[in-house]
Amino acid sequence: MPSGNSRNETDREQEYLTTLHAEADALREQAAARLADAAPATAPFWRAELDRLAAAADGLCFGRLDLRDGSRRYVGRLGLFRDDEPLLLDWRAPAARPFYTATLATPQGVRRRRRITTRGREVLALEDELLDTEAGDDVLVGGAALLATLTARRTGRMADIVTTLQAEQDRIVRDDHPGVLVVQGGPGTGKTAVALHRLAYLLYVRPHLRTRGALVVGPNHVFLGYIGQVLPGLGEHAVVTSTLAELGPAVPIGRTDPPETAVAKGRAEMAGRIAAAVRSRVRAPDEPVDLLFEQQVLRLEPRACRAAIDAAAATGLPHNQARLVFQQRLVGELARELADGMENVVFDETGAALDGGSADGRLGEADLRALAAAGVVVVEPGPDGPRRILDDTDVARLRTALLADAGVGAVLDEVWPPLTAPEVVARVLGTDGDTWSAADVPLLDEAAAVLGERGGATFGHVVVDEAQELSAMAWRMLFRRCPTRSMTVVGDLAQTGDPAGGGLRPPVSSLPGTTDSSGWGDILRSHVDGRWRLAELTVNYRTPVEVMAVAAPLLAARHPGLRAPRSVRHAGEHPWRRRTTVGELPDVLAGLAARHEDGRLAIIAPSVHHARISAAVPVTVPPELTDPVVVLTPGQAKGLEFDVVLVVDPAAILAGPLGHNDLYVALTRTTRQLGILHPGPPPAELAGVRERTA
Ligand SMILES: Nc1ncnc2c1ncn2[C@@H]1O[C@H](COP(=O)(O)OP(=O)(O)OP(=O)(O)O)[C@@H](O)[C@H]1O
Repeated sequence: MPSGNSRNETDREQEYLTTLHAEADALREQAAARLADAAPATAPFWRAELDRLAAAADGLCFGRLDLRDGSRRYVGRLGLFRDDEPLLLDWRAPAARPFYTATLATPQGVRRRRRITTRGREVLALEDELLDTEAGDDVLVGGAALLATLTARRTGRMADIVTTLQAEQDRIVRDDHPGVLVVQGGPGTGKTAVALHRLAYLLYVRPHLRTRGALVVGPNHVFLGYIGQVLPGLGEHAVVTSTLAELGPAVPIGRTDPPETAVAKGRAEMAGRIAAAVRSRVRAPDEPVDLLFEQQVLRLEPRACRAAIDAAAATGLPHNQARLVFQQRLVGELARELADGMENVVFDETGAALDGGSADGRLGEADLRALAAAGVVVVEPGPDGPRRILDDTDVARLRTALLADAGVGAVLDEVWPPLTAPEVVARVLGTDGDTWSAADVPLLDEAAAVLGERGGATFGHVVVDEAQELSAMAWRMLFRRCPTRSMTVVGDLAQTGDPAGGGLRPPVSSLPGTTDSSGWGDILRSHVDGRWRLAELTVNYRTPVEVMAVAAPLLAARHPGLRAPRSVRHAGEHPWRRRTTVGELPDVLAGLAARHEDGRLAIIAPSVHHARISAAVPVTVPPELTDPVVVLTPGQAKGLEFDVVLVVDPAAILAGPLGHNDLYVALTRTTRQLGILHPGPPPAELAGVRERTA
């Protein structure tokens, strides 16, 4: 039903929308025809174009701006033109910006903002906001589209928010900061949504990013699946998504570290230890070493060895590449020694070399006397020294032969061994290197970088979600994937669940020129120095007022410097708690899950309860978010949201290494209803929640 507008208005918008779709259809047909005839090199372009047009088919146009000068702009998911006249503006175009940012106080030339709700090719509703106080009789409607989105049932997949992006979010989306932009904000403030829209925006305004590549890093596959539709929905199909572990060297992860081990492995000092471990494997011998090469003995002097090591180290190349420099240098030295030895050999008058039989083939005094006695005429060296018997090509061949010689190679490898990342890390950790943990991946990546092993792909822009979970070593790995240091980093230090992550650091105040009391400066300084900026989001679009009233005190207790985000709406329902025994828990949950019929329900419980809960409540493992019911740990629930959340055994959650943060995360996952089931008495933090007995 059209709201607040006459039937005629809706008909007019319907007509316009039909025109836009006809235009988009024509483009689609054109692209399909070009694809059919395309050479292999251009086919991907036309395929991408078809994907872009398909993504815009639903919600093609969602807004209109009427300007004070009498002109009109339509805003939608892509730009459409006829004879160079814009029919529809891409939401990312500068001219579309007032759709998100114009207000009564700063109307930016806008008289009316109209939101157009559509389904497929049909106009369903119009919602007008007048930003011109002198304008007369139209109806002022604000926020209905936003509220409708926020209260809609969850689907298990995040959707884009392009039609209802708010001004504080739009500022971040269009922020052109070239370095690292950190988006800090409490739960539900739209950090993830905003970061993804910013990436879509950057791909639009900096097309070269498409060739350099864009990457979104998330904590796990469930999360990546949850956000996976957003960018394709915005017409961006070429963005890579990955967990952190997948960015590093491919090793099977077969072990979980205890928290204190993970913390130790995540510290920046590990980089120094890895570099030192590699350096310590390069060692000149203390004594000369004799090498047997083609029946000749060559002497490797410690001094020559040290000179070759210094020359190789001075190149600044990674270990395995610098090793080749070392070998070339030393073998060059040995080849010269061999050649010199040969130049000192004397010749008889027929030109034959005379071998004195000594180790280096030279003739001693006694040899010469014996030869003279035997009547052999020895040709003396000329004024230019001994006659050269080896030219440059021969010496080069000699070097190659020396390098290929197993015996010579073994001695050189003693001095500067070739190394692999796993052996370096195993040595640093004092393990056998048979199995690896997730915390080992950044260490392996670090070692691979020091050694010069081929690194993973690099990207022109990287979005890092749940960035508070990253250790210092993980950050180092990530920055290696982003040489331009152009990143959108989103997170909330109060939600840190990994003890190796950023949330444990005491917040520091601040770099000159920034207002960082957030703690992010501490995390980023060593990577980007001053090239980062903090942006904050303050409005909670997910969690209703009633639920934040329960969650906010947890934040205040642990993070007094952080303010809980302000919820935009009431749910009209109060959170409740219910006491059970551990034994009853699965049946109680099964009963609640069976009665649940509207939207998505998440049971968030510490992992110790999962087996028994999953036996009573049928769920998919690993969790499938589009299922009506899922069972998750607080860590797995991070970044996700559900219509109804049941938090199980909060005391056990609180007992974890960062238990307060985990409970805060668990409590803030709901868009509507929150229930808490506690075996035994409730933790003091939740004692004030209304108790339900059945
Ligand atoms: N402007 C908006 N219009 C419509 N929905 C919005 C808007 N901003 C945020 N939302 C919705 O609010 C919810 C929370 O957003 P999002 O997951 O991005 O928040 P977050 O800050 O990353 O949360 P958390 O820190 O808890 O992971 C999502 O459903 C998102 O679509």
